[in-house]
Amino acid sequence: MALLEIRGLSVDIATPAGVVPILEGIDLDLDRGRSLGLVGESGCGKSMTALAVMGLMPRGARVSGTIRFDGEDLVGMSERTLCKLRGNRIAMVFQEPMTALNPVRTIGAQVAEPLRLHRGLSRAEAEAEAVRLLDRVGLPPARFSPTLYPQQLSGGQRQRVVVAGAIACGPDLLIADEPTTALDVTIQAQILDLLCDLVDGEGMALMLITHDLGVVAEATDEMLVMYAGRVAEAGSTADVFARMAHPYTRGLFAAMPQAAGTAPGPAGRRLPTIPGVVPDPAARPAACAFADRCPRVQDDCRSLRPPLVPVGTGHRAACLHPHAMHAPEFPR
Ligand SMILES: Nc1ncnc2c1ncn2[C@@H]1O[C@H](COP(=O)(O)OP(=O)(O)OP(=O)(O)O)[C@@H](O)[C@H]1O
Repeated sequence: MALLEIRGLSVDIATPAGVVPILEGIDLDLDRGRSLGLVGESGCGKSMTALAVMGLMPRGARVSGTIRFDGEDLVGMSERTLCKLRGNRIAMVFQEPMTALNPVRTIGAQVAEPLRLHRGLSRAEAEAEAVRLLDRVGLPPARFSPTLYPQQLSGGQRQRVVVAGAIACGPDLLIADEPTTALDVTIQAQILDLLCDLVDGEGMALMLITHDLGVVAEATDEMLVMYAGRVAEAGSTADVFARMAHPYTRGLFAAMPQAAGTAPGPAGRRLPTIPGVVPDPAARPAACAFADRCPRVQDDCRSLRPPLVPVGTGHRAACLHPHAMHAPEFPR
């Protein structure tokens, strides 16, 4: 059994306008020492999937399905038990480091905190360990005293502090929600390298949430493309990139600057985009949710919900008219 095994995860939220389906039947597996990219446009349900694993659901949410972590179902688990897992065996890194860091506490104290909380270390022991962790994430003590405050660091350095705090207790699973979106590309690559090192070197499982297929290609073993609260395509990252079956995945790929050949490009060249927007959950079609934006749409797409079916070994797509099994013919 995989470390994280999600089956039929659905989340509905009661809103003043009625109950809206946010996630519908998400299945995924993630093992130790592996990384999984969750990709899709804004509003597709990536963060909600992560928050469901953390047991951090908004008011009015109803969760069904199972989220097995190391064999135990997190759905319906008591808050007390979840608190023992969070920040300890399951940790999370968010997009904006300043929201995760307290501006009036030193970085050493903040990295030490989970060690005191979950491991029962004394202040002195935890702070000594914090120095080692800061060094581990590329903030050596000779230059980065644990007595510094977050605002004395750059954005990339702050994100390293957040990662140090997240890995302090040696989590089995790290969930990183857009961890590099707020950073420039060089720093982004460094943070991704750091996360990949933790997967390869320490056997951690990584769930990496991003809207950027380039990041998925670079940093993940497996990927799950989400669209409108459902899984559109899933498989090993290498397979999905080699044989993109879902028109949505191809649309995301074509919109990447590298894929479109626009960076650097002749003046005036425009990046292809997917027309339209992700449907609001309250108005999501019962049949294929991508039909209105799909270049391959046919009549049955508007009446039938495409099941997630195998399109290759360990590669699945939810499309009634998937692309044939060959590499995409996008301009280079
Ligand atoms: N508390 C809430 N009440 C009602 N709807 C919500 C709530 N939180 C999120 N949603 C809706 O759930 C859907 C999925 O949101 P989610 O944040 O998971 O998307 P996402 O793919 O992570 O997007 P982004 O990349 O912008 O973070 C969106 O349509 C969002 O508006």
